[in-house]
Amino acid sequence: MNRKLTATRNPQLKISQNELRFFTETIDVGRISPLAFFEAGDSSYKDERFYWQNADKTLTLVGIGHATVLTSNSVNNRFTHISTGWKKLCAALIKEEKDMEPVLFGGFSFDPKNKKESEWNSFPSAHFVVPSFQLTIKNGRTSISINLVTETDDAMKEFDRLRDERDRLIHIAQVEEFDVLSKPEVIWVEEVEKAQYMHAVADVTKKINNGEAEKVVIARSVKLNFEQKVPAVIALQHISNEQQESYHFGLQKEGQLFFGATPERLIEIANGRAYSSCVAGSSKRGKSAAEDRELGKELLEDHKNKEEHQYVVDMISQVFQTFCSDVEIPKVPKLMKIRDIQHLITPIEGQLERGIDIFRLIEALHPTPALGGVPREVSMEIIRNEENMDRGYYAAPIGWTDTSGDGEFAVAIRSALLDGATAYLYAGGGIVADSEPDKEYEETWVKFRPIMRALGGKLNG
Ligand SMILES: C=C(O[C@H]1C=CC=C(C(=O)O)[C@@H]1O)C(=O)O
Repeated sequence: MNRKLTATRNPQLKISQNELRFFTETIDVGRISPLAFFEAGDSSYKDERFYWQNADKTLTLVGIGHATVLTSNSVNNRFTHISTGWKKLCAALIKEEKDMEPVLFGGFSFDPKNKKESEWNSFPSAHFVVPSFQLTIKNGRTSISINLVTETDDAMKEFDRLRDERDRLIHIAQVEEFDVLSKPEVIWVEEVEKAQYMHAVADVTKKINNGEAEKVVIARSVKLNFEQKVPAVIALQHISNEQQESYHFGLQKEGQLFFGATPERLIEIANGRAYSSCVAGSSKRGKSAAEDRELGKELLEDHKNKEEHQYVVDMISQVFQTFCSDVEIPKVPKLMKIRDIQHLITPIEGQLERGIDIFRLIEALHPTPALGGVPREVSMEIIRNEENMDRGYYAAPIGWTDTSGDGEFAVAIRSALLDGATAYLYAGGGIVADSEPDKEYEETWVKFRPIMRALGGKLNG
């Protein structure tokens, strides 16, 4: 153990006042597989782990154990609750320059006004954790931090215990065998409320044609039942291997794993600059390069898809004009090609005003019309009435922020809740005036494919 660290930190660990302190200590480790590290926590921290890898693979985070948990059950103030709790922790941080910034990782539910008795019962409207053990792979550096949030007079003993535990986890991750595990065996697929979904799409199209809304995103769920309980690491391994161009995330809570491979960034803050991506409008991939090019060209010119996309660009642009200067918005969308689907994408960026944190931006952005609709409140009410399900954390913000204020949240689509030997998959699509139920239904199958593939299900669409 680093001597300087022991000499300089232990006096702080021994402050004899009952005040909040947030200690962190980072060591560099050699190359270590992030999923092997995740798995090393399996026996002792099953329900207290998270996994994150950004789409361009420049950042991987794994969290094991809870230094502290911030949750909110509020309907109207959940973003402020989490932001305030995090600011209080940041003010108590004791850190040296060489230490990594500790992270707060978690997510929000899609719509706290639509909390229903469902598979999401144990997920509050906001759930965030500071991990006890934080693996960070960034810019070629792999490090592991211990985080300790305490109010006890003498935290020295506890910190020494955490150091031993960290070394045990590293040892397991580096030494024990860790193979790619085979996919689970699906025994039964249930399309939850298919008739309700088809009816909802037709009804919403009618409502839009009657002028009640301009765009509404309608989603549905498919339930997979497996031969045996599916370990969390299997789901994460397979999405990581198979959905290279997406964000990968996993959040465990009370025996369940919410995980996914989403292509959609909601917001990133890096060094005071903010970045978002408008992703809406979809077409399948072609069977050959020529067909794929043709489908892409059609998508770029298709009126319905361009309209669906523009609602998202208008709304995100407005938020950026409110909170940023020097806003850059390309005039026309590009194609985003991922394994199963191609989307229209317009990246937006700007210089963030001082004093605006990532939670303020998430509150302003969520839900964008890529997941909610236009106008926002009207479409949310339509979703509540038409979908007959609780979306839980599907289609909602998931991600991290750190003690410097940087952070990134993705939109948790292409996702599922894994609960023992059952998985609930979710997918939806933007409904506008000329949408057709059969085509929308087909499109949801395409959007189920990443998770279906990872979990060994049959690929439709
Ligand atoms: C609602 C989903 O996708 C959204 C994101 C991109 C494209 C979409 C679309 O073309 O409809 C959806 O707005 C989903 O994947 O479940």
